[in-house]
Amino acid sequence: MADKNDLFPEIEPYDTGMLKVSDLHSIYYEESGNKNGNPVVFIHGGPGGGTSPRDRRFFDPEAYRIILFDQRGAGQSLPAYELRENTTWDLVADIEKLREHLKIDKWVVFGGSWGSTLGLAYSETHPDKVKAIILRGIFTCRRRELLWFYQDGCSLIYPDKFEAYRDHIPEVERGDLISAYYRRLTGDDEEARLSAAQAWSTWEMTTSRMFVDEELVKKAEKDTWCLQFARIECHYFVNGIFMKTESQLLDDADKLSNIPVTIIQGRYDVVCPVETAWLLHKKLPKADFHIVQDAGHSTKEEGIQSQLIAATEKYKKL
Ligand SMILES: CNCC(=O)c1nnc(C(C)(C)C)o1
Repeated sequence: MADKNDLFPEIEPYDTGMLKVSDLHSIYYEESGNKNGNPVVFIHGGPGGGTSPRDRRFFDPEAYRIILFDQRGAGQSLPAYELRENTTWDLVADIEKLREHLKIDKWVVFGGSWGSTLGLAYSETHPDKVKAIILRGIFTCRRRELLWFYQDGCSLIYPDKFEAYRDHIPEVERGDLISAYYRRLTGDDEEARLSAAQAWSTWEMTTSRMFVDEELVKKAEKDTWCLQFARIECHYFVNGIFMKTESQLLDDADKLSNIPVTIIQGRYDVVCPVETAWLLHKKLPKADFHIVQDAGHSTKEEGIQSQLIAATEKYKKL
């Protein structure tokens, strides 16, 4: 086992593929670790953030059959940043298609930020397919959560960084920044789309760690990545992530009451503040709940990384 707070060594997939999930979309997936191990599905953030090789390293490769996939329009999935036929419930159905394609009966679900959102939506829809759930940086996309980060709240903690995000939008449109960005991210002007995507993504990448991580910020300058991240995030948010009510994921959390759950949350997570993790914990009192006192949002925070690995070690023999 790796030291408590060290990632497992770098590994390469033993299998990769593209799974056709609709007339329009094919999703990239990969398997690494132990072919006969305990299956775990890694659900990436954003939405639109895609997976990275580092994501394989939260899991003991001798114990786990590690499955990563890029959600519709994200990462290596095609077509890139496509918004048609792209809803939370399409992604939930895709996870089931992938499970069946890989001939897996039940698996551990692991997700952070939007990955916690989609992990909750999937597990609440298919609780019988879930062995255990590991969630980090809890995000249920209630209006209050979206307004905090994209309109007025986090701006009080990062007024210096918020300025560039806000000032990308003309003053007359600043009353609803998410909608203003959405108009630009889905408009016909390619330059306007890209510059809006860079401004949106830079705001999020700059605030994801307690100390600014220049590697994350550089990600926001990558054309395809920032278009995937910003367009898909904004598309989901303007549509209330396609929920019936804004508190649906918290309201339905009791469907998970018989599943082992670990909740890991940074005290100084300014992207997805602690309140939502606290509300989820109140709905799932049997869940292991860890507030990491010296961490922000990112899995790159040492305390978050350490708790995530402790959780995967805890569930590896299920
Ligand atoms: C509101 N979105 C937060 C989120 O899901 C997220 N933040 N960073 C990421 C990446 C690690 C995928 C860049 O995802």
